[in-house]
Amino acid sequence: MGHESNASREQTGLRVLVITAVAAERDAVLRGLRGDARFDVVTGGVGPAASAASAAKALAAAGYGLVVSAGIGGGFPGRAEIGSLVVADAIVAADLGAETPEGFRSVDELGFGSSRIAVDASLAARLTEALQRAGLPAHTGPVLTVSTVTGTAATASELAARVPGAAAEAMEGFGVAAAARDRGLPVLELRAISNAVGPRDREAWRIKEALDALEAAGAILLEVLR
Ligand SMILES: O=C(O)c1cccc(C(=O)CC[C@H]2O[C@@H](n3cnc4c(=O)[nH]cnc43)[C@H](O)[C@@H]2O)c1
Repeated sequence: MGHESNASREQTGLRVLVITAVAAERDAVLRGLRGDARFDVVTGGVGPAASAASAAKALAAAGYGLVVSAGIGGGFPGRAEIGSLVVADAIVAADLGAETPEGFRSVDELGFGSSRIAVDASLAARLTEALQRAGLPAHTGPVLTVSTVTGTAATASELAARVPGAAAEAMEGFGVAAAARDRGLPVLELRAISNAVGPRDREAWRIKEALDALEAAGAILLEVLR
């Protein structure tokens, strides 16, 4: 787990923990945040389990007022285009459940818990508006957490039907959000869209464009939390 900290941090302001999956995402967010001492940006690994463990470890080590899951993600066609940003209005573990002869059943339907974690709605709305005011293409909607990257149009349609309004898909949000919920902390998820959710096409991925968008969004997050 990579960990950026600042010895001269002011202890009085809101401290924010940002968890990304990989170092390239962390570096993009850090560039946007311009070394602001209130933020710790940590790489927590790929997937919900790694990100939950990393977030829990970081939250146990220091006091934070807000947790943010940030990185690149897939955009649902018609909802979030490549290069745009998605601010989650809900974080949904979209494949947490059981396959049955009648179709997928979520943990909620099975009575084993909830596959949805609420974000800080007011902050998510403020961030979305600020991104849009800054001229960045920004959307809001549920961001799905999956353990397997979607690779077919059929799965993309199934997920979009399972979670109405689904805007983006990634692999860490629910893990980070579960760790934040455990501590009673508010959470946000921010995704910069590198690819469309659907048939696998590595040639169509635009990682650099997404990382640039993530950096720009980091600067706006800084403004919103000022
Ligand atoms: O080899 C592939 O086809 C492939 C396709 C998508 C993603 C990967 C990764 O190993 C990166 C996963 C990483 O990036 C986030 N991410 C970005 N786009 C998506 C997506 O469409 N669905 C799910 N996750 C995505 C994710 O949060 C991970 O951190 C390989």
